[in-house]
Amino acid sequence: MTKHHITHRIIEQLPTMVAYVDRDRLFRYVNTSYAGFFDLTPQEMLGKPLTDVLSEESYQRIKPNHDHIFATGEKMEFSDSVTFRNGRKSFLDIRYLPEIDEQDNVIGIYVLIEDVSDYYASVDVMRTIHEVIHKRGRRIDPASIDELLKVGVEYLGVDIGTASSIQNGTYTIEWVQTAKMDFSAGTQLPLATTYCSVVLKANHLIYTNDASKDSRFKEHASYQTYGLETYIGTPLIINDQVWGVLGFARKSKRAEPFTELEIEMVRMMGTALETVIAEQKIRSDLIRQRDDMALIAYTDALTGLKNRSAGMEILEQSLVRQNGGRGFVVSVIDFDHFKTINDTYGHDIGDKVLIAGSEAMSAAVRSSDSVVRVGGEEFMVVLAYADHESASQVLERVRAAVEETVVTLDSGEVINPTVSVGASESHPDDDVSSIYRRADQALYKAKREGRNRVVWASESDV
Ligand SMILES: Nc1nc2c(ncn2[C@@H]2O[C@H](COP(=O)(O)OP(=O)(O)OP(=O)(O)O)[C@@H](O)[C@H]2O)c(=O)[nH]1
Repeated sequence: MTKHHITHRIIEQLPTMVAYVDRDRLFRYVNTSYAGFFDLTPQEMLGKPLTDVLSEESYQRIKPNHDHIFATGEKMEFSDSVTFRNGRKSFLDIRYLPEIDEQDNVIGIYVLIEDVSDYYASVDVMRTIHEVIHKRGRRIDPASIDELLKVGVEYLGVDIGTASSIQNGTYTIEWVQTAKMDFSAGTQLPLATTYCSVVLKANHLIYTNDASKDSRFKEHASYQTYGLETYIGTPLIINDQVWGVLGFARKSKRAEPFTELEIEMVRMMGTALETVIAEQKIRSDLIRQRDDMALIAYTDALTGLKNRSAGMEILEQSLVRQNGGRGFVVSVIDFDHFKTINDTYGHDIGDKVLIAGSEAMSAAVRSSDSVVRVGGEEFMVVLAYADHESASQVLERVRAAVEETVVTLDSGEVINPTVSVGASESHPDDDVSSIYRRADQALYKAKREGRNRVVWASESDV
């Protein structure tokens, strides 16, 4: 073999794209890698002008570089990205070396191009992983998990990426990125019909690029149903418990097995998800605890009604709302001769009467009205957007509901409690204590006038 032949053979074997372009911008040499990049053979490119092969846009972009080299004889190195019509994007490291003749004229350019797409794709994944973890400090952003899956799908060249939770044998897709398959977030499947069950059985990251030849997958129900030939999935472990699985899959086989870099990337994506989900869990647990505590703080333990603090807030809010529109009605309600009930039957029976009476009152009002246990055997009903006329019937219904309440004792004896009700409409210049006082004064009148009745504050009361 001649030296020329050996050189030619070596250049043909290189993954580096090599070309030689003359002053007329014609391809004088291209190796197979270079031609393959354009889906052509070297024979199809030789002697052709650059403008025949490159898109107009690409040509205009590189022309100033070529002009520069032909004018100055300086070599050049730069990076570029090319997007193909099918959407594939390649990142290229490009080197131009001038060919100079004895008279110092630049007669051509050697073009050496490395496809560094894999490198940049890895950088992209790492950057997205960082963003997902970094953002968690502020607020969990579900969109960032979608973004992570999207980048993962592109990076691995698969059809679908999912982050799924597993609870009581049910597999729920929490996040999904797919252009090609019909799955959406919220989809639930029996765990046994998904590859997740294979991951969980292995209890570590697993992958295949040809499920039809892989005993772990080919007998699996999911393979029969979806025919996914390529899969990589890793368990998501939170607080030492399996939360779910991060998985990427594709219908077709993959020519090359997953590389070590790709496998480590999936592992890192899994760790990023674990971090975000764990934090989200802590956050929602805290919110739930706070809501529970707020509920406890505003609830009366005996009757389950709103307590005094909640009642005072309702009055404050009603007064604010009154400024913008209709008024409201406050009624103060007190059980009659309750001391006698306690003294006769005992405190526990007294409690039962309070509970039964509370239920009767709650059932008698509208959902927009509030029944409050202010303390002891004293209650308050706040009727939103009401006046004397519209509230009279409701309060009469409340009074009657308690009167109709029957508490039967073990001995067979029955107690029929009654309540007295004092009511007042709101005035524009009211505050919490003035309106409450008027209703309380009316209650006092109701007691004096014989109990078991509704009495309205008169206009002269202040
Ligand atoms: N069982 C029970 N009794 C309570 C509770 N809170 C307050 N009481 C009692 O309710 C009674 C209220 O009695 P009084 O304020 O004297 O009035 P009354 O006997 O209802 O008579 P009038 O209001 O005048 O009709 C007292 O004996 C309190 O001990 C409670 O949570 N449970």
